[in-house]
Amino acid sequence: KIYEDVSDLPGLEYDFIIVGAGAAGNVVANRLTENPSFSVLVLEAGVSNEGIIDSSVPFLVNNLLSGPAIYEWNYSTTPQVGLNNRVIPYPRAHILGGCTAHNGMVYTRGSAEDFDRYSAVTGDPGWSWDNLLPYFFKACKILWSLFRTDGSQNEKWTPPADDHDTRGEFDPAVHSTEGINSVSLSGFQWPIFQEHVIQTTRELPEEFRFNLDFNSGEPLGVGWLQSTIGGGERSSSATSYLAPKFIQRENLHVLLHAQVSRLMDPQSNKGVVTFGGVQFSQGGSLFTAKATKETILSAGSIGTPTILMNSGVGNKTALTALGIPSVIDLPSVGQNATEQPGINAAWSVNSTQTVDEITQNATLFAEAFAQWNATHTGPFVNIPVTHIAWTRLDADSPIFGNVTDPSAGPKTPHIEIFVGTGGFAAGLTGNFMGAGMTVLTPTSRGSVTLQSNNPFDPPLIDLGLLTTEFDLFTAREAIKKAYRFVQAPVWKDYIIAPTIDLLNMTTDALNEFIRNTTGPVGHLVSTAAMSAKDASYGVVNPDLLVKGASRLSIIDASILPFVTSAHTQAAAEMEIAVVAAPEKFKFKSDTLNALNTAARERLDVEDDGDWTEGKREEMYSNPKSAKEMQKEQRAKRAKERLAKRDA
Ligand SMILES: Cc1cc2nc3c(=O)[nH]c(=O)nc-3n(C[C@H](O)[C@H](O)[C@H](O)COP(=O)(O)OP(=O)(O)OC[C@H]3O[C@@H](n4cnc5c(N)ncnc54)[C@H](O)[C@@H]3O)c2cc1C
Repeated sequence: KIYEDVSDLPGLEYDFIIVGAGAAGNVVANRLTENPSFSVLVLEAGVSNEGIIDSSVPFLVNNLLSGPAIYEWNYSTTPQVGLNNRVIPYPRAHILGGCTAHNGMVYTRGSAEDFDRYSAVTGDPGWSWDNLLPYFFKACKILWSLFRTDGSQNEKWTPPADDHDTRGEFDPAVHSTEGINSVSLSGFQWPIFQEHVIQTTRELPEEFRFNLDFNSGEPLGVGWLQSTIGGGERSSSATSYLAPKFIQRENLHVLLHAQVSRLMDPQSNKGVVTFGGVQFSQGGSLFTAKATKETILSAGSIGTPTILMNSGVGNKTALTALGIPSVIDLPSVGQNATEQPGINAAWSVNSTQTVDEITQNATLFAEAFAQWNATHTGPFVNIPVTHIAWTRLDADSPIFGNVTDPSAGPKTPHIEIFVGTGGFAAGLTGNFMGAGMTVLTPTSRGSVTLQSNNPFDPPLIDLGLLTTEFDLFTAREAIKKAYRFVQAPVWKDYIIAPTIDLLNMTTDALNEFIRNTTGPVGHLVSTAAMSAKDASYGVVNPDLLVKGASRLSIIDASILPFVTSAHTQAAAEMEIAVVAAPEKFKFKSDTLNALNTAARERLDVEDDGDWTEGKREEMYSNPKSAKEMQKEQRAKRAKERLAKRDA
């Protein structure tokens, strides 16, 4: 049940308290409350997502981000040295669903190498792509279901709103149709533009080859956009993981307008600290809620380190200087902040088939909105992006003379270029195409620190954008690559001219353009980074427990030790919350283990016929052999699919 007023809650003592109802927090709440014997309280500072039309309608996404509002934390950064000292707004959603309620809905997992690197730096094989992979894949229904009771797989691959034939636009083998969070291909088409993009992959296959599905673990190439949209509407972590069938669980309570300020009552026993609960404010009063099993911080990459530092968990010297007594000296809290810089470019085009026709014409805009309202179809079911190109710096690029390649490996992109019709040339009239370029593997680092010992003061957010030569170089290369994309012969009669000629600028002028126009893309990670259990740095261990504490976990984007070479919602929701959390909690409770046994029993009935009794038994008792069998099974299915296709 969702509560707006603390006085309506039946009590303030729960088994689990989750701080933050965002991408990760809601998944964990959903997972934990599958077990009816667990009571869970989610404390969310923001407002309800109900009836926020700018959140539901994909096309209107920018409305939510365009200025101070009750739906935002209204953060600004510190002066950004790499951005000519600009102070820039930094959107973070103050809504049930967290940033999944206002983000761009672009659905990307990252490269297999990204996850293998997590595994390497933490020394925990559980974080490798191969070990996470089964949780993504439809073929692993049985293995997946071992860890849950109600088919609560994450991804629900959904037909697009226009129900068009999607063959050749994605690889079904790497998606699941049985999860909770809807993912779909675009439900409204811009055929002329889309054909130009696909023709580019034929004309420039060396640099921009076609990639059937960039969510396969090997993203390089150009693929069709996938989004967390279902039935033409945003699928946020609130609309999916707190959907009516879940939120009516008696053991799940979500309290809105509840801003957590700090962890309470630290007790130290043999050097390990346990906290008694959390303090939160609502309507100007302070309350304490108690977690008898575990407190889970899911307040995101800004909220989580802020709460930790206000609780005395962080750099002892810095906290003491602010008058906050140190409880656990963890200098990495708030450090290592990693954000990806984004730059836009646009070209005027010789086509009226662009979204500008709608955005620049009040009548057509109203019609498109009315169509969405009536049927959830039409141009408002998507953002204006149609494809994404994922590409690497050239191997012999001069930057590698003095900088070690920061990507996770040779199959991991350094640069993302998303392309679409219109939408990137704000303030101009006419028809346009646009490219949004992101440096996916930045080497710049920033920080989230406190400005005072008042836990309700906003933190100091330094994104550190473009403070290294590598990032500035890669930003320039991203622009050059976007221009090479539109130099494919197919664009000759389509493109009229760039809105600003970036290609013919001097390096100094281009650097100035980049520093003056670059902004953050919202993918902040690593402010409470995971490291190996015995590492002298980092904030959480690979099991996501805070170092030096017991019964305190962090499950959100802040724990990622590097940013994925992608947008980060999938990493926050799936890899962390669906994969790590069940593994973590599975072994913690006899009750949950009993539930898993019940799931196994039910599966015996639901078996899809692919498994012999003996094999299934072996799989249950031996996870390693389960993995081998899943591999076999996938190979068998892939073979069958190929045979079918050839036939
Ligand atoms: C503008 C923007 C666009 C983006 N676009 C995309 C995209 O297209 N695709 C993609 O994959 N990713 C995108 N992302 C990134 C993605 O949304 C985030 O990585 C993801 O939501 C992070 O999940 P989280 O659980 O760590 O935090 P969040 O989703 O931010 O959730 C944190 C929650 O905690 C709450 N909270 C914070 N502090 C407190 C407190 N003290 N007390 C109580 N509650 C608190 C917040 O209100 C929020 O609800 C975008 C992000 C932004 C900001």
